[in-house]
Amino acid sequence: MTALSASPLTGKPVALDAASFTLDDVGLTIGPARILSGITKRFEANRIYGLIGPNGAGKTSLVRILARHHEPSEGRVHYAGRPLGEWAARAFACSVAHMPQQLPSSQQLCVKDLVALGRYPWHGPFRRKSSADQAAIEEAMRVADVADFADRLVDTLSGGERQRVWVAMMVAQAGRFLLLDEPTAALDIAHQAHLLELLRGVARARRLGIVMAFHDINIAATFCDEVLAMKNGKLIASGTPAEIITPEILSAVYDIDMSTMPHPTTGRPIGFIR
Ligand SMILES: Nc1ncnc2c1ncn2[C@@H]1O[C@H](COP(=O)(O)OP(=O)(O)OP(=O)(O)O)[C@@H](O)[C@H]1O
Repeated sequence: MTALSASPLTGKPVALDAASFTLDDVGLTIGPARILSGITKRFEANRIYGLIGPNGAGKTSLVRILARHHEPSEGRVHYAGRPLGEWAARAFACSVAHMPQQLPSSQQLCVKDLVALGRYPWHGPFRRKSSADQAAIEEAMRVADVADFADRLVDTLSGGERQRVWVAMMVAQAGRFLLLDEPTAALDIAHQAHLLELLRGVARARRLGIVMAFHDINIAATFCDEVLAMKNGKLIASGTPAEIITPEILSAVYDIDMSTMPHPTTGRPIGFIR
């Protein structure tokens, strides 16, 4: 059975699983720099994808293309069947949420006000927040466990607390796809696990697609349904963690001898330097 939801803005029913990204031979050149080339890939709803690869591989650039912060120099990108460039900004923001690598300063906003910004694409500049908006904000703060500091200024929070507030904003946004660039970079190991469990729970409950960039291959292998290995702006391989976290692929991608073994409890592969 196909799950349906109301389309942002039109209100007409749309199939939730139709919210997928397709990239066809996508390239990105900025000035003299060839940053991405030949990327062909489909990102489906209800699936969690992890981008891995060394510094400069193109992970952030690919996430930024999906978030419409970069326009591809070549190839085509569609979201939910429409060319990315044809989406109205507000409709796109109702459907796709992006958390950048460097979280911008939240100026003088308190936590609940930043989370409330997630509802902005839904009510727009001319309508006040409805009770449904308010309920979504409160639910998002509860899910991301930030309600206890709802009145604190965001810029006074620790890096990890701030990341959770951004996740709450994305949850309040209630889109179909989440794009996150190194969401666990500022977190200790327990908070990494907590944040990724939180994202996985939200993704499964709402049938969301998630694309995340990671430096930690083992985190990617643990939390993602599919891992994409990038190098020099190209997609080298993609598949299940077991297919990608192999000595051959990791050694080729990171240019260093690597081994793998199954995790003693989950059985998922772990990669390490030999
Ligand atoms: N605006 C830009 N102008 C010129 N070069 C750029 C620009 N943005 C990115 N690059 C270059 O493109 C390459 C890919 O960068 P990108 O940030 O996408 O890689 P990454 O895999 O996310 O790296 P990291 O793991 O270090 O964050 C890098 O060599 C980077 O210097």
